[in-house]
Amino acid sequence: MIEVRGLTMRYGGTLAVDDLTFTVKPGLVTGFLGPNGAGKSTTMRAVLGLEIPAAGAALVDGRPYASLRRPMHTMGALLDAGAVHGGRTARAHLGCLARSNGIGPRRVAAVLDQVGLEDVADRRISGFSLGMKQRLGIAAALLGDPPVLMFDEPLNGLDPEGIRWIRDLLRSLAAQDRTVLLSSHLMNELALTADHVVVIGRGRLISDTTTDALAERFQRDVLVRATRSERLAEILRAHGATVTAEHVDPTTPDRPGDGGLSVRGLDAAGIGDLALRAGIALRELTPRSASLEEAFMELTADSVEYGSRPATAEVAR
Ligand SMILES: Nc1ncnc2c1ncn2[C@@H]1O[C@H](COP(=O)(O)OP(=O)(O)OP(=O)(O)O)[C@@H](O)[C@H]1O
Repeated sequence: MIEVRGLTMRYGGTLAVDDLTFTVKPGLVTGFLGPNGAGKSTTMRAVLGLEIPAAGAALVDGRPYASLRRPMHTMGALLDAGAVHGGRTARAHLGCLARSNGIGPRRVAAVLDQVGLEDVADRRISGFSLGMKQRLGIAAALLGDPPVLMFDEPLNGLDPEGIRWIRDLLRSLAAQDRTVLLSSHLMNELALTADHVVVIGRGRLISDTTTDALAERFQRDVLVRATRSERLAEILRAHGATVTAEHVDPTTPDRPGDGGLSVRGLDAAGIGDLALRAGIALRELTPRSASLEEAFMELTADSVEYGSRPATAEVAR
């Protein structure tokens, strides 16, 4: 488990993280989302004890990382895949880390195999692509077989196959009841991987919820244009839908205008069936939902505009 409690981090006059509180639980993949500069890396550095908080704390299994007796066996982390000695081979790099943490060469071979680098294990890291370096960084994080894993932007620079591979790996680690936290600024990619999402903006918590709940919150409506839209609106309302005119004619504000009807509470198929039964011809039937990327943009835009609002700021439409 990772616990961030009232964490506040400053760089000179910059408030990078502002009274941030969240918990990352085992058995789930938790996404840590925020636009560039939101404070994700700073929070992760605080979890690793690389920065001293101005206030609050970040704990791994209830303790500051720096006080862990066997840190590599408790939490594995990848912060910057590029920060490796390019002159070494992958095997030498992992071997060096392993030796200094009392881990044997068999484990090095096992993690090289797990991340798919066994064929290039004896090549110099300087010739590695970013994707290979990400895999190497993940191998290093896995060396101590830790129950807690934390990765900063592990999807960066990966091709679709690499992204799928990381996704499967993270899900399998969570299925083993490990705690898995990964940061990203790409909501759509995270949405396919994470069960839970912690969203921050300007160092503050914006949302801490399940990925499904976030998607549901941003579900929109179905746009309907029909020959007899007033009659259709009545029928849809009688079946429990909420119907509003998309563009209201100012001279007849109670009547649907040419813009069609915005319908919530019934799906496109249900609306189509009801219209057919009533003999009403449809000209358009378009389900509209915000993509998670749009949801994320809306969430974080809100934090930028109304930075002092509480975490539960109304963002749903
Ligand atoms: N070493 C530093 N010195 C000064 N300011 C810093 C330092 N590191 C980060 N910051 C500032 O702190 C804030 C948070 O940065 P941080 O890198 O944690 O954000 P992030 O969410 O990880 O962004 P990115 O997705 O771009 O990595 C930013 O305003 C950044 O400019």
